[in-house]
Amino acid sequence: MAGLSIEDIGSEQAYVSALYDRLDELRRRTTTRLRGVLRQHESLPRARFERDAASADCAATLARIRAAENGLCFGRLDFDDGERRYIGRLGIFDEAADYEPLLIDWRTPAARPFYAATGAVRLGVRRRRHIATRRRDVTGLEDDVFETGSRAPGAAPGSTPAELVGEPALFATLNAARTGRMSDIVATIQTEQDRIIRSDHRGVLVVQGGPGTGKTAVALHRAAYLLYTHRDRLARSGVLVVGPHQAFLRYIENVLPSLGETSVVSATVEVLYPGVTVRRAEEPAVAELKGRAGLADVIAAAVRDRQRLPVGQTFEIHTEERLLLLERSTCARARALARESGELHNDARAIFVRAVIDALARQVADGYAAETITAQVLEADPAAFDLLAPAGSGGTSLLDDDDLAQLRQELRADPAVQAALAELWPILSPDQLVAELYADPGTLAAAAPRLTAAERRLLHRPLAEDDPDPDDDWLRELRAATAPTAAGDTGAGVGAAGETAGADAPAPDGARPRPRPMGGWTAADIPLLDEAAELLGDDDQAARAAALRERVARVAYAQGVLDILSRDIEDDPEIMMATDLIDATRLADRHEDADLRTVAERALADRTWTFGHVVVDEAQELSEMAWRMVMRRCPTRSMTIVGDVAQTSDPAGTTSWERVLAPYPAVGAPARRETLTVNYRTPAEIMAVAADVLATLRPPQQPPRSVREVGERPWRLRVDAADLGAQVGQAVLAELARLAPGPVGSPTAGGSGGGRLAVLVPAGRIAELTAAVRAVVPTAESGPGAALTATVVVLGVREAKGLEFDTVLIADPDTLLTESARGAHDLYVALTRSTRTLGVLHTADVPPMLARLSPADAPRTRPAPPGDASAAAPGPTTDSDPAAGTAPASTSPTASSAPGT
Ligand SMILES: Nc1ncnc2c1ncn2[C@@H]1O[C@H](COP(=O)(O)OP(=O)(O)OP(=O)(O)O)[C@@H](O)[C@H]1O
Repeated sequence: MAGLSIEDIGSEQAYVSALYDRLDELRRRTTTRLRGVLRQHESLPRARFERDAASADCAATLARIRAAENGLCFGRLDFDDGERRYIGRLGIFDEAADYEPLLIDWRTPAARPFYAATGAVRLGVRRRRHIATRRRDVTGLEDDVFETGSRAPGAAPGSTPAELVGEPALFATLNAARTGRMSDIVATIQTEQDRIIRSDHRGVLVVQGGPGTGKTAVALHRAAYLLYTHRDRLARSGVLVVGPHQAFLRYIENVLPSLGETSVVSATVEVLYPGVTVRRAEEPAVAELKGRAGLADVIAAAVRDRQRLPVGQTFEIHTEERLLLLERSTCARARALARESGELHNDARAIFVRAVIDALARQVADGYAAETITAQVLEADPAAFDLLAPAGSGGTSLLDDDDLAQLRQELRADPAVQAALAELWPILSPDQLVAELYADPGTLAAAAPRLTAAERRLLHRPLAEDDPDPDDDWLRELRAATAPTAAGDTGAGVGAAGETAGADAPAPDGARPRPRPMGGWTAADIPLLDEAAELLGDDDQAARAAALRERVARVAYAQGVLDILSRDIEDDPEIMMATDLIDATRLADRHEDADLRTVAERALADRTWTFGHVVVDEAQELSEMAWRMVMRRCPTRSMTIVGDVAQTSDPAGTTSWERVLAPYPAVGAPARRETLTVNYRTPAEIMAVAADVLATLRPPQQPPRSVREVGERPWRLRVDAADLGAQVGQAVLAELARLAPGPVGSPTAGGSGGGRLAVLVPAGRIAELTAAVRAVVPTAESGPGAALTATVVVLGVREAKGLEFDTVLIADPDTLLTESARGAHDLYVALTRSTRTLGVLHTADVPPMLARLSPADAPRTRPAPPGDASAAAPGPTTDSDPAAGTAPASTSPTASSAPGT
């Protein structure tokens, strides 16, 4: 690093200030344009469309300008040939000088050397300058100066891994207290990360990396990069980010907006199936079973099983007028015809129904013919009665085409015929198919012959009875809104199900609450429901209900407008009122606008939406069935999959990327695999402990290399089992007192805004240990809905996945290890959530894999390197300190704050 003068800062300040002036000017111009666009009152659809597109464009530009306000310019490159480039969050050009770039967007190829230049590969760069700013003020400059043939600053001789780019800026970020929200890393992206972010690979890109290697950061920056590079394509189809749980999505929610990207859809797998809310957790063994790819065959078999034939040779249909006999062979022919059509179950039903109705109509027509002939013959010769054979098939000629059509119509509408058809080939919703499959052991046995009886018992679950599901509110609304009114019309005029389909669809007011298993759906059920939806075809009741709701609201609004217009003149019959000219329904229609929902809103409401690019984070957690669901959302296979097979908690998750991808042939480019090797989060002292846990996992994995030490030993404390809650509370208080924005042991310790503390506990003890922590910190948050910005949170390991905290306390590691088949993976995840401090409270002998932890009564910090005044100041890891995490005790002012000693 070259030392820099006040003059250097002054001249950079002038440049940066000029950039902000330009930014302000751009904001003013865009705001003025937006105002102008919004003032336009277009009546023609095309003009309206253009107006809406222009206003969306202005809004997006304003969002980008807003996002660029902090850290607008963060770098400068000086090239050998004298060229100078400033790098920042967006591009700014000098219009007066032939659009000369004043600031280069970090995503352009021209900005790449800022991240990619190393001592070995300089890319023509002579100097790379990192510009630190606070608000609009330049607060610091750091230069990497490359001489020809020079090594990158900070690289040890002979070391190949991880030449760090912009170390001071990087370490300032990594050492800062956490806020509970992830930030972008645009100013400090490292070379191995940059390669992945800008990869031009068009197929599936799998990024494997240990904890803290920046997989999430890289995946999100790659999304921003792709949106910038392929904006036209991706803005229309959208980019989907799949995360493991809602708290994680909240944790990352600021990153893309801070990069100026607002059109990305973030969702858990569950959310990708609209209309169903997960209401309970699944037993691990059941989750594992439901996650197996083989369940797709079970669902397919269950669908075929609902396309039935009469049990006997004939099926009797007792209508009010007559007895109809439906032959098994007729049904078999109709079923074959419907199946051969290749249509989905609900769509193919029309073919089945048509064939059966045709057969029944023929039968009735034959009956008419027989009756007519019989009547005529008997009239002429009553003695012939015994000689008459049943009427032949030629009798249909007695009915003309119109008669036959009428007859078919009558048969379709006949309740007895409808009931028979519903039994033979019912219209099915995914909920009904899956819930009834779980509920009926016979159906389950028929659909899942390859599962053992014990496995089928795991799947069995009775139907929920008399237990209203809030998800069915829309159904009740639909029923209410489509119920005939006093005036005899049908509500707001949206057709009820079945109005055109005749017998093919039951009317919604006949609909019962949607079937579901007792206790409701689990996350493991969602991919099965999605699979069923794929095979059944769209049941659009939810979409129609949403459209209906919108229309009812629009009509109500229009009615309100008319009421206001008419209010004062209501009693004067001479005056023509607005209501004489138009009614609320037509007024609402007139103002019906184009679909103004964002891509994200439309995509999340539509199960069949396909995205231009899909990012899957913590991808190791997805089951094989969940992968089928996600892959359907991205037929082009333009995907970034990031995860760590050593961190898999889910019993149905994966420990092999090859296995995940095997069922999905490449579309275009074959899948590519990248690896991230440097851990930016977990200090070397903690990673040494985590590596011991990692060594126990199968298959074996390489631990990532921590980029820094914090000079603080992770500790352990043995406590009485009965006293665990109280001891955890005490440890929280002691660690809170140490939590501070400054270096460990800084006098600013006190915990106010100085970072975040998480207590990670076995899933079965969350309630009990939350109560213990709340006894000392009443504001502690807990569970899946926990506000991550709270200073103290109590979480299970699953809920902490992907997150990080300044201080982590792990309570009861023994139970963590044994409560799940993947206990060691969970412990590994828990250990690697900390950015600085780690404490473990155990109730039995310390588990051997945690033996490296220091007893809590040993001093906390390591001795300062010779000549280093700041005893525990954090800094980069050096290869010369192999004993990280096990260094001998030293005296330290902070040692006394170790809890419970
Ligand atoms: N280049 C970088 N500059 C600054 N901070 C970085 C950089 N790369 C990663 N980080 C930070 O390191 C931390 C870990 O990153 P991230 O959460 O993306 O890792 P991960 O690999 O997804 O971890 P895990 O697998 O444990 O969930 C975050 O605070 C992130 O902001």
